[in-house]
Amino acid sequence: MGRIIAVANQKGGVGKTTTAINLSACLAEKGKKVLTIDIDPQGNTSSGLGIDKNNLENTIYELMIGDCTIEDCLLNNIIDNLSLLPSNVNLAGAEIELIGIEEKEYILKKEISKIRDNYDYLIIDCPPSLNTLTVNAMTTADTVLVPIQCEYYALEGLSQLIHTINLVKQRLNPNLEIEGVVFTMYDARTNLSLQVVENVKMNLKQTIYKSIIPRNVRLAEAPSHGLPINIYDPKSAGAEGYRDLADEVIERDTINNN
Ligand SMILES: Nc1ncnc2c1ncn2[C@@H]1O[C@H](COP(=O)(O)OP(=O)(O)OP(=O)(O)O)[C@@H](O)[C@H]1O
Ligand SMILES: [Mg+2]
Repeated sequence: MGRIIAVANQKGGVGKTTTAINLSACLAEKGKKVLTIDIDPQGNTSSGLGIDKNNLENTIYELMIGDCTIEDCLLNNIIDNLSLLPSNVNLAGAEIELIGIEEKEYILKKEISKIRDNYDYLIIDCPPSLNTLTVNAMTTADTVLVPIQCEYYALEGLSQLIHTINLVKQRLNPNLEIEGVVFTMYDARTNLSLQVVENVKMNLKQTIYKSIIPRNVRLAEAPSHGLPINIYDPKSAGAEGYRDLADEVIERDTINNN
């Protein structure tokens, strides 16, 4: 049964989408069957993977409001081993449309359970808020991976995120765990990045990934070419960072399963 990881942090611009795209692509490169799920109305994961998101007949929005089946909106093998459940701005309306719908927190979970066995990893990119969409992702997921940007306000809002994860665990998904924290946009030239890492390590009991994602301009460029970093610039520091992270995710799985 595929493992489902939600990439979440309600703080904007911390590297959720960059992590969802490139962790997915690096897992796929290592031969794992991956489904990337874009549950953010910004649709950045979809466009970052080269999808013309505004010309899709069916997206995760149509799926969630019951207008299409999961097969209708799945984009299979857009890259070797990597499939996508795309999103676009239509999803912004879902929050309102789902009001009053029974078990609205479980809509994604019910759909994903139909196809979960077809993949090794399912990676969900969450929007920068703690709304119904993020709750759907957390209800579906086994674990939450929290990207933390190496900047001064890194810890701000983190306790709220952990509180939300705990609430979902208590009320909706008793199996939910925090996968861990991954540092993004690390700049080895500044003391600040190092301080942030030390500070988070001191203040957070959660698992922290050894792989640290460097600040790397190639990571910022890749989405405009619709490519993940391991294809756009396979030898870049960013590609190395996400390959290491993929290795660590796989390694932890192996340990946990034994
Ligand atoms: N390691 C990195 N090095 C350089 N630029 C990066 C890196 N990670 C992300 N970026 C850039 O920083 C910006 C924010 O990253 P990203 O879109 O992944 O964050 P996000 O958390 O998904 O944002 P949002 O909250 O809006 O969904 C983007 O322009 C991205 O290209
Ligand atoms: Mg994003």
